[in-house]
Amino acid sequence: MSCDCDYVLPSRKGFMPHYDNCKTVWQAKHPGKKYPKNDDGTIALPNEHLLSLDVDILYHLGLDNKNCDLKAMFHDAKFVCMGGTKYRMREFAQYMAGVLNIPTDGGLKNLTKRSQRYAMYKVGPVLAVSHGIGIPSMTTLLQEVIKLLAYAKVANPIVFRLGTSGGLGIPAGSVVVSSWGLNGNLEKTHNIPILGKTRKFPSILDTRLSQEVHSLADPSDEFQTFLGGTMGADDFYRGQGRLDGPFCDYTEQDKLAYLTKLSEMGVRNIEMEAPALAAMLTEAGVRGGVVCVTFLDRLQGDQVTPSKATLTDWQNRPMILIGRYIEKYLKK
Ligand SMILES: O=P(O)(O)O[C@@H]1C[C@H](O)[C@@H](CO)O1
Ligand SMILES: O=c1cc[nH]c(=O)[nH]1
Repeated sequence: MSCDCDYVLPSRKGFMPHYDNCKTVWQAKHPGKKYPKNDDGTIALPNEHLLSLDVDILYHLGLDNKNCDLKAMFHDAKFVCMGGTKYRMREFAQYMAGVLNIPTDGGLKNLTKRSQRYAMYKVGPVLAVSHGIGIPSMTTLLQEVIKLLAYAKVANPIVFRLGTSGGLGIPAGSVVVSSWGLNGNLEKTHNIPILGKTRKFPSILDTRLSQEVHSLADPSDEFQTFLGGTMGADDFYRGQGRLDGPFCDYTEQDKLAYLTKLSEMGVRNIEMEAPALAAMLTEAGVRGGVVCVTFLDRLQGDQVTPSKATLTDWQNRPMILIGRYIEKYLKK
């Protein structure tokens, strides 16, 4: 059987090739649990409570698995690309229509329009979905997307986040492809209180996928692309060590000591979703990556000062790399 991905095992420095996507690593991390993937690569949702539902309402997507033919609508999807704003994800859908030469004559339709919470567009095998700000908003959407992919029987989907971030010691406008996610306590886990107890889920990203995306950076690109760790904070201001929020009881030295420590650990950028996305996709047995542009160098300041036009232009940079990856993947 051929290997579909490589994961770095914490116990083993280097890569561990394995068959059947990430089954070996997944099972090592979830002893005694059923692997959430079928032999054909479709997602086998591990939650048995779902079996007792007559209809599963994907509330924030405005879809359900009884009144909507999710298989007819989404079975041919292969890539789910997510990012904070509806505007960006519409732009991305339009961009991918160009890359893949798919006509959008009737215009792009927001497939979640009944919910009004997020926006989702489909262009051939690409779903472009907005996820809002921060981990709770992103994971709410992601969990419904995982169920959608399972009900639509999508085989071996790949999920990307195309985001914005603050860089650490790299020029503003650079792109960072995340090799791992770190939470605000400097742990490579996504921590979430469940039934009154904080549980920790490992934030592992697909090493081969991030290396492949990084390798698609071209010397002629007008931006630099870095591979490195990404810290996903639970707050934009104090959670990212900023001095410009309404509250702050630490000094500039404290801030710089923290950011320098992050930088020395290999963190290249700070955003608000990566560790949770990495953990949730690992739990679902789905490959995923995070590619973010940086809007500023956090070692130089806190405020996002470039013009709206510049920021809008920079947001296209992760799209260029992901577009190259998808195009290359589909030509294989
Ligand atoms: O994808 P976006 O641009 O939303 O990513 C970052 C992280 C937060 O969601 C938000 C904070 O401004 O931007
Ligand atoms: O500094 C930044 C910039 C964008 N997004 C973040 O989360 N942090």
